Amino acid sequence: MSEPTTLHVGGASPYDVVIGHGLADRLPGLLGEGVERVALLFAGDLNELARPVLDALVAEYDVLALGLPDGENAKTSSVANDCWEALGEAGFTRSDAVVTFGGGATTDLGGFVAASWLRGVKVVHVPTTVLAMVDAAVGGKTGINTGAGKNLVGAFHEPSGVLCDLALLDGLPVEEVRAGLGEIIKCGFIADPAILTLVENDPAAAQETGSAVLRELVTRAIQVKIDVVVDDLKETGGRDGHPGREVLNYGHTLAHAIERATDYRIRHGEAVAIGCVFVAEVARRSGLIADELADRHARLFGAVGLPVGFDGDWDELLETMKVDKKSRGSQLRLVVLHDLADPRILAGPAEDLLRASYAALSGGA
Ligand SMILES: NC(=O)c1ccc[n+]([C@@H]2O[C@H](COP(=O)([O-])OP(=O)(O)OC[C@H]3O[C@@H](n4cnc5c(N)ncnc54)[C@H](O)[C@@H]3O)[C@@H](O)[C@H]2O)c1
Ligand SMILES: O=C(O)C(=O)C[C@@H](O)[C@H](O)[C@H](O)COP(=O)(O)O
Ligand SMILES: [Zn+2]
Repeated sequence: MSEPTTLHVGGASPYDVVIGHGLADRLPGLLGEGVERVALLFAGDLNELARPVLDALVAEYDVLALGLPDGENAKTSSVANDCWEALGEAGFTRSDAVVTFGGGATTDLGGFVAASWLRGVKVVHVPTTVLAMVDAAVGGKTGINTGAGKNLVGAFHEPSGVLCDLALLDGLPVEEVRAGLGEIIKCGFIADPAILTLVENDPAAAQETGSAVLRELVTRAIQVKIDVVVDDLKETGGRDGHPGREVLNYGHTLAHAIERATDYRIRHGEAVAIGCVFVAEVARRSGLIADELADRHARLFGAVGLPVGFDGDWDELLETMKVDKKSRGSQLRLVVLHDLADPRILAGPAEDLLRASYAALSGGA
């Protein structure tokens, strides 16, 4: 097996993202000195898969293992409250730490618990999906959903380290691999076109968990995310017309509305694919990008089995889109491309433009 790759995330609280195979013994190194107790917050269904991580932790620390509900069901205030109660009963102090083990829903919830417990304790993420490795575990965004929408409560709380153990992906259903490719291809359009070429050249290998192609895609997408968050950790804005961290929200305004409208039955990465095709259509109709670049969106997401259309109720989706965190007052703001890897903010797009763009991908135009 090849050597692990370590990507460094700079900034005020620097940490490493390690990518490789069988990395559980690296956990104490990432947790650092002075930790006595560790809460392992894991996706409950992944009990067996979590065993090596649990064993590595038990060898060094007092461990409180807390199994969480599956997927998006973990991202609720009630699950966060259960975790706070358990940490309180166990007497967790500021020198203790959280380790998360699961997909992006688990790292989001676990990261939020770590951010809020005693106003912030250490957290190390062990992401177990492609999506969580390339996106959710890196960069410090944590959060839960509310009735009004996705990720509306949360905090920025950077991890002390991220372990991307590719061996954990062996049993990951292909639909989940594809969902991860939704965020990876997003990174290709906004910043690293080599990603797009890799997927175009071999879409089958991109979906194979053991392939060198997927490893390169994962590494490249993590690097895109690192480059963005190092410059604008708290999403306060970019420079020279670049949207800053908001760029990572490419396709997400519609995606989050679709997730809520379907009660989270559609995967996040699938919704992102649809959302990116939608904003590409907005950019095409605004005369910002050529047909070839707009069409490349549906072609690429489609090549790895991701959905590129949706036919839910537009008015309902638009209402939810308005609570997107990029909105300012009543004004929607979308990330759009002016060219490949040249993302900008489009503020206050006309509702007619949005409706027509949506109609195009829902088969209505
Ligand atoms: N914080 C961020 O920056 C950020 C970035 C992107 C996405 N997210 C969030 O991440 C979430 C989506 O993450 P996700 O796609 O990983 O979904 P998920 O966490 O819901 O996991 C998807 C499914 O895969 C299963 N699973 C996980 N690992 C497995 C494995 N190794 N083998 C077999 N099954 C496994 C899970 O049990 C679950 O059923 C969304 O809530 C999204 O909002 C956050
Ligand atoms: O890290 C970011 O910043 C992102 O926007 C990455 C997105 O892929 C991710 O889905 C994120 O959780 C969305 O954030 P939100 O602020 O729109 O809730
Ligand atoms: Zn996302």
